[in-house]
Amino acid sequence: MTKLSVNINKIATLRNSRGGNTPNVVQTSIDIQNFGAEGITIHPRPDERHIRYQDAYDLIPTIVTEYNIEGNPIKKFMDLVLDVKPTQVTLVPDSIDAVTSNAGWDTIENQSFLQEVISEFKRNDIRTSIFIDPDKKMIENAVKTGADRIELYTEDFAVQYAKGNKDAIKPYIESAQLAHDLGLGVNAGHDLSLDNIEFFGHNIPHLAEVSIGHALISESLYLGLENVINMYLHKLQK
Ligand SMILES: CC(=O)[C@@H](O)[C@H](O)COP(=O)(O)O
Ligand SMILES: NCC(=O)COP(=O)(O)O
Repeated sequence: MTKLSVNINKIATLRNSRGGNTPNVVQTSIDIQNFGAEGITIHPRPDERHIRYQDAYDLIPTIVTEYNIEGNPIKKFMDLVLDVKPTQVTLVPDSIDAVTSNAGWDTIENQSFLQEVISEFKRNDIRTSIFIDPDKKMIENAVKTGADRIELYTEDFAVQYAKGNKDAIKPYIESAQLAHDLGLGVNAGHDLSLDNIEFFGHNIPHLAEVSIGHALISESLYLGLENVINMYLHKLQK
């Protein structure tokens, strides 16, 4: 069974847009797990535009499932993760000003750097995953970094699938199988949604976990709107 880890960055985006504490990130994390999600993902960025470093600490006592922290392993991020000790750290090669993640690691060029940071996390009993494109060479070299898992970067699949190109799943199937054969666990994420998750999940072998945020929170707004509008109308009835 593939685990669903919900990325709550967008809850923090909404909170930060007004100051204050609505919606409450900690309470949302508790509720998301009560509703059945099997993990909470956060991706703090250096500018703290959504999840703040303090949120990573505040969430610790609320997470009874799996805690996944994603980000570029700059010193500030490494110190945070080593202090919080989540279930899993997912390393993502984000540039400092990236709007969102837009590439996987080059596991050849960054091999010794990744080996170094991964061994530090593993010494601290934190499972490690690296964000990666569905590319045979990158996966073969991912093994040499010592990572426990890869996270397949699924944006290209999502874009192509939306255009009707179902063949776009092929490199992901091959990559997942290769990673498994080489002893790596397989996660996936980025732009997965209610539209594409069934097809993706049914086709990808050995898929341990998906992390989903942007679409899932957007869909929750849409699917909740009718209910909430009716609740307001009810309360306004004289
Ligand atoms: C690695 C990945 O694909 C997600 O973590 C994504 O980058 C979420 O980050 P944002 O919420 O900042 O877009
Ligand atoms: N690792 C991917 C993630 O956490 C969420 O990505 P998205 O669903 O916000 O694109």
